[in-house]
Amino acid sequence: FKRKKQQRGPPSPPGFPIIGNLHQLGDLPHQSLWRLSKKYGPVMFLKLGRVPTVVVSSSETAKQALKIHDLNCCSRPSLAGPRELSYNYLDIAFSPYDDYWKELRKMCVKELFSPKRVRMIQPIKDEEVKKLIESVTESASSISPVSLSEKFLALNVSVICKAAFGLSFQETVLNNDRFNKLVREAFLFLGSFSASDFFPNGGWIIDRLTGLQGWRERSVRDLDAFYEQMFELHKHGNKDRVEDFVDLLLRLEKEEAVLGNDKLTRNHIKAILMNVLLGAIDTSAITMTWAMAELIRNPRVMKKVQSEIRNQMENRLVITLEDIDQLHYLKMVIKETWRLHPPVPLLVPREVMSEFEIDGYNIKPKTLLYVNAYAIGRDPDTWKDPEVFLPERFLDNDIDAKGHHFELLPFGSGRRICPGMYMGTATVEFGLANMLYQFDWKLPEGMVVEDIDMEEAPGLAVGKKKELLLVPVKY
Ligand code: HEM
Repeated sequence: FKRKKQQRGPPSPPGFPIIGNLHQLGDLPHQSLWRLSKKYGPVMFLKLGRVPTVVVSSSETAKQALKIHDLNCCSRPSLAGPRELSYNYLDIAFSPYDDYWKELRKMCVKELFSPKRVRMIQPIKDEEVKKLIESVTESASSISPVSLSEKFLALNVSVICKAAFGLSFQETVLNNDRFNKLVREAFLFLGSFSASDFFPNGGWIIDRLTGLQGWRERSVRDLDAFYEQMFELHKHGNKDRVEDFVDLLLRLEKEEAVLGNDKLTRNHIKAILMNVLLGAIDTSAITMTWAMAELIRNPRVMKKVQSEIRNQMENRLVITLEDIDQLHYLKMVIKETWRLHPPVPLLVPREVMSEFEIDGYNIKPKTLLYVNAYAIGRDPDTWKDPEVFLPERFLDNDIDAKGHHFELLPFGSGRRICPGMYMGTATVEFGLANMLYQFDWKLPEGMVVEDIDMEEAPGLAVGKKKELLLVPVKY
């Protein structure tokens, strides 16, 4: 009997011939899959066109996949969306699990994403946050609403671009709407379910007909032109300024650095820069926007988190990293935001490399594996009253967001965990702390809490669909 159970595949919702379960994904697959998991359980098998897919939706099954069997399933599928953007999977996020990825990741963790780098870019953050405060202060004096979604995105674009591309960036495309749109679009493609992934023999025709392929090509072309522009600006070295990411990568190229079997080329550098751009900007801005949306809906929590910050600061003006360390309630607010609104709700899909079991169900090589962090954050078996925004729930447990606790997985876990975790967390904490310290926030005239729309926009990173407009009042 035992042997028979071991060979059993996970439960599966009925699908159609050819398309399988594709029609059940909808615009917001994490939500559709969450609903399906309530009926079919925390390990579910789906057929997405031709592709066998397993979705795990509980902390226990996520632990089995990402911790116990991480090595069986830490590769990535060759999806069409990221193919061109990553110059044929030369980046960290979409590269298969191989020696190149291992060495690239090690190099980036050491050089680009290290706590030392996070401290190095703090002056950039100080300056950009100061500019943000000035611009919001202007809106406060004219009692006009600001689009927080837009402000947070602009803040992160400036910080990341200065850290990655240096100050020269400012004269070229900073504050340029086209650039913001480019980042947004590219993200949409990374998360898009394209027909060629699921119908290997002709899906590309559908992608051409729907216009997806044309869009994608344009987006790749524009980003490529942008990287080239950056290389041109960095041609003359960095004698008078701090080394940015492009300087560093170009230096490694010059030194003929080898990663796995690959010698570092311009295409490798572009793929790495794509990860930094797309990995860092949207995810942090999305978190900050969701946090402010939840805070305005929950005035008690808003007041409490502001009191914590204001008590810590007494009358000092500039928030330091040491101050942030003391803001325990703010950290709980951010965790609670990630529980309800994980910015990358299905993480980045994995591909199974060798057979293993979850809950006794057999998972075969080449299966696509999704972890539904959104469903896990709303699982009533783990979270009491999951729909309620209650940061205090983190008072009586030690659950953190760093991939050790499978109840809360905004950054994933295991070998593929987000390497930008410290950088992302620091950005979110610092930006929110400043906005909450300097200003009180009100809804625009005539609006009530119930009017706030919490609808989500589709993509690999899922943000708030409508912009968040709030009126600042200077503290
Ligand atoms: C709040 C901010 C952020 C969130 C919520 C977030 C979330 C994630 C998630 C869920 C993954 C997939 C993990 C998995 O497959 O298990 C990921 C991967 C990744 N993230 Fe982030 N991220 C954030 C910030 C950043 C930043 C600041 C950077 C870079 C500067 C970054 C770079 C990357 C890269 C390169 C990967 C691919 C890792 C791999 O496949 O080995 N992320 N991120």
